[in-house]
Amino acid sequence: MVFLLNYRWSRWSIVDKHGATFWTEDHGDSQNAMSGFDPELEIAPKEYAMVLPMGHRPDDRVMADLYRRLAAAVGQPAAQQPDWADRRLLDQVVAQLRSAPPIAAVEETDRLRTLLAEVAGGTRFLLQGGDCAETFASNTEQYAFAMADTLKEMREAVFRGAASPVVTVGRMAGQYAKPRSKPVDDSGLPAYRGDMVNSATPDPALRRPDPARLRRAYEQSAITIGRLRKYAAVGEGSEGESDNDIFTSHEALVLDYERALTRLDHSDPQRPRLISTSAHLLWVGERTRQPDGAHIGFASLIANPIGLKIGPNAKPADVLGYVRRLNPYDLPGKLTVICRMGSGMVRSTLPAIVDEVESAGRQVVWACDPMHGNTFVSTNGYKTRHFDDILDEVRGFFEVHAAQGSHPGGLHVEMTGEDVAECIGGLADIRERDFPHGYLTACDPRLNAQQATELAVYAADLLADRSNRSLCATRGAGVRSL
Ligand SMILES: O=C[C@H](O)[C@H](O)COP(=O)(O)O
Ligand SMILES: C=C(OP(=O)(O)O)C(=O)O
Repeated sequence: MVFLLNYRWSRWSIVDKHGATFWTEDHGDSQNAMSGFDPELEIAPKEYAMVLPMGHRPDDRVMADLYRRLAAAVGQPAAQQPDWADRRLLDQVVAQLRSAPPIAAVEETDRLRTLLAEVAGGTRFLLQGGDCAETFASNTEQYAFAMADTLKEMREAVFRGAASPVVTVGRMAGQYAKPRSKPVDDSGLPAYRGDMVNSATPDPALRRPDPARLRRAYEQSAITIGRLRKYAAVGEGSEGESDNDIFTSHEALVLDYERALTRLDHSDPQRPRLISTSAHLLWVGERTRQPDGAHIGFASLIANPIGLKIGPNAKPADVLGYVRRLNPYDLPGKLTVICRMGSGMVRSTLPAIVDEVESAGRQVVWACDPMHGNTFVSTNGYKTRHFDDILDEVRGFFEVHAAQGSHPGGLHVEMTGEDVAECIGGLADIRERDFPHGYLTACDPRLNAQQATELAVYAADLLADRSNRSLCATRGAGVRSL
């Protein structure tokens, strides 16, 4: 077996089974380097190029197995993929992304999993939030810092209100692709699928999926994570030096992009592993979690913390199946199950799911997404959500976990640091009449900065209440539900 490896972003190395290494200057044409090789030897296709530190000799069989499994996973049927018109350009862009520097550093990704393990263990709370769909146009430092400030206010609300440390994860630095319910919009144009794929502008040419946007999404994400690192470096918080850290996450939707940014991490030569460098945490959405589909297959192979969205139709046994598949070794912090049932369904659908997973002794982070099950169209034609429904779903989520004795681990919300009017209600009393001037989202309605903070205060009260009650319970009061 011969492996084709990518070294330092610009050179290929080819290592044969005897450990001989050949180099080429031109990473676009690996044939140059192969003249000294035994033609009988199998050459791993170029598309499996991975990053290896110089001098490390991988175990052939383990590497080959990882490559094979990655290819097999993404080769499964994949829902919600763009129909790229220009395949040649796609190949070019993907080749560039394969040798691009990581957006999320492996050490940061591992650190996030450690923090999420504390969430799974009940000693930390997860706040995951950001845009429904990031856009290239709104990607300014001011915008990123406003989001970071709001996430920080939420974090401090939880810390103050419930004395709970928080791990903060932005839907940021990569949330550029959207699954859609219908392939066409109301005007008959191909649906907008996020800036990574096409343009929100209602123009047939601009709605055509354009592979060059993959590269732009990568570049914009790299810029955003730089801003988040800058924010963390200058900000001060109440919980210690890492207070302002914001990890990144997005839906692992467009597999051409995700696969290209997946690398082999061989820092522990005994345990090489595939890891996504597109974000610290990737989640699989409600529309793409087909058990035999490419997204679940891909997510089951990478070492990153994974999120899994589940809606009201998810069956308890199926959820346990996902848990086993996505976290086979039951590593705490590896899997976050993000429940988006809707306020009317959370109390009836979630208990059996939580029971199934907890009874099996599996460790997951339970998070509540109170947005996606509560969407409706306002009388003046905007997709919206009512803040009262959002609060009610969060309350229902806490009630279910109180009854089950499990930890309500966190919140996952679509939000912005701006003063928009997209969701109805809250203390500012946003109404439908505010939409014509305040509705700015590229896709789904977000909480504005004030609503997001109100929600965090509300959740902190529920968390504090729960902690007080469980304290009573351990003292013999026996209180288990809210
Ligand atoms: O944010 C999530 C989805 O992309 C969104 O809810 C789908 O919206 P649609 O039903 O308008 O396609
Ligand atoms: C599409 C999303 O959610 P879901 O998969 O839960 O519908 C989302 O969070 O952007």
